[in-house]
Order: sequence, then C-alpha cells, then structure tokens
Amino acid sequence: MRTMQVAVKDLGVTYPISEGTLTVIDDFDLHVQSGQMVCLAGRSGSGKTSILKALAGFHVPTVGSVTWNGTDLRAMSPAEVADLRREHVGYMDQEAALLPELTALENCLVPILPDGRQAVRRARVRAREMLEALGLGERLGWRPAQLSGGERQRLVLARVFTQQTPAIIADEPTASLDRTWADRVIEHLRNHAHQGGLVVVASHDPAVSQAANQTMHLT
Ligand SMILES: Nc1ncnc2c1ncn2[C@@H]1O[C@H](COP(=O)(O)OP(=O)(O)OP(=O)(O)O)[C@@H](O)[C@H]1O
Repeated sequence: MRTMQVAVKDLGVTYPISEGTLTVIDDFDLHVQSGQMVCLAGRSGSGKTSILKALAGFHVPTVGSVTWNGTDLRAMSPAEVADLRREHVGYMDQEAALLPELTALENCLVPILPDGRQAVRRARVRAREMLEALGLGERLGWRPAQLSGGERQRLVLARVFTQQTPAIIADEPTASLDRTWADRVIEHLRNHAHQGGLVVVASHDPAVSQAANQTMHLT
C-alpha cells in the first residue's frame, strides 16, 4: 500500500453568510501518516465535517494549507484533486451520495469505472467480498431506495473499501448503525490503519475515539 501523509497547517474555514462571514475553524493543525487512525470529536457544528472536506480537497482553504505527500492542494488542478480522491484518498460522506438507478454492487464499482474494464472486473470480486463482510450479501442487486439507512451507510463503506485507497476519510461512519455493526465498521477502519493505511474519522461515537491512535477534540 502506498505510504501517505497529510499535513494541515494553520487551517481556517469560513463560510459566507448574509451577515458577512462565519468562521468555523481557526488556526487548526493536524498531521497524520500511514498506520494511524485519527478521530475528530466535538459538539455538533464544531467544524468536523468542514475539516474533513478540506482534507479531501472539496474546498480549497482560504487560510492555511492542506498538503498530501508534500503537495499542497492549492498547487493541484481540480482534475488532479479528483484523481487524488479516486486513487489515494477515499471519502465517505454523511449524506452518502449513491446513484439511485444502480444496484448496491454497481454503486460500489462507480469510482473504479475510469480505470477500465479489467480493473472493474477485479473490483467486482472485492466489492462482493466487502458487501458480504458488511452484511449486504443478500442485497447485491438492490437499489439504494430499497435499503435501510444503516444498510445504505454500510454500502457507502463497502464502496470506499472497494476503492482500496491507502487513505480513508470517513464522516460519522457509525451514525446510523446499531452497536454490533458500528463495532464491525470500526474494526474495518482500524484494520485498514494496522495494515498501513491512513484513516481520519469524524465521530461522536466514543468507541471510534477509543479505537483511534489519537483524538482531537474540537470546541
Ligand atoms: N456551506 C455552508 N455555509 C454556511 N455555513 C456552513 C456551511 N457549511 C457548514 N456551515 C456551518 O459551519 C459550522 C460547522 O459545520 P460542520 O458541518 O463542519 O460541523 P460538524 O462538527 O461536522 O457538525 P455535525 O457533528 O453536526 O455533523 C456549522 O455551524 C454550520 O452551520
């Protein structure tokens, strides 16, 4: 697995609002490398998702920098950032953007499509394994609307693991899961780090924090 490291330096996140700007994150620093799982904890609205989105390059920081393996995201074109996410930094969203017309198995293969037929064939085997491991073996041909909230969340996780990116960024990956499934998902994320992956998770779940090497509490 490719070695990854991410350095966040003096990060500031602001949003334009009708009264001017809202500063959500100010002067935030973080350093994570392969083999580590880091948890971002803190009250709702403290800015966890904003940090994860900056890490994944969904918005370029106005203040400070995010650097993956020595390359500042600001020096990368939008296409290069998209490639970074597809090949190296898998992102699992709270809103779980799944394509409604595609089955669970097909949804897992979407990020692999640009890699061509052979890669998709290989990924199909991996996708099945991940879906089975996450309790969706009987749901391979089902569409997202036919799944429960917790099943959809596990499907998004299966998709991220199918991508086999060395880094995984996950936003509240256990939020819709019961304790048993939440613990299994945490185990998968921890194993990814143990096997040399890099994991950053935003979570309210104390079990995620316990499994992580480091927890940063946002206020
Ligand atoms: N696009 C936006 N425009 C304006 N304000 C925003 C925008 N996105 C987020 N915010 C505000 O930024 C703050 C931080 O939001 P963020 O989603 O990062 O918090 P969070 O810690 O992940 O919250 P939660 O635990 O509830 O998911 C919130 O007060 C939110 O209202």
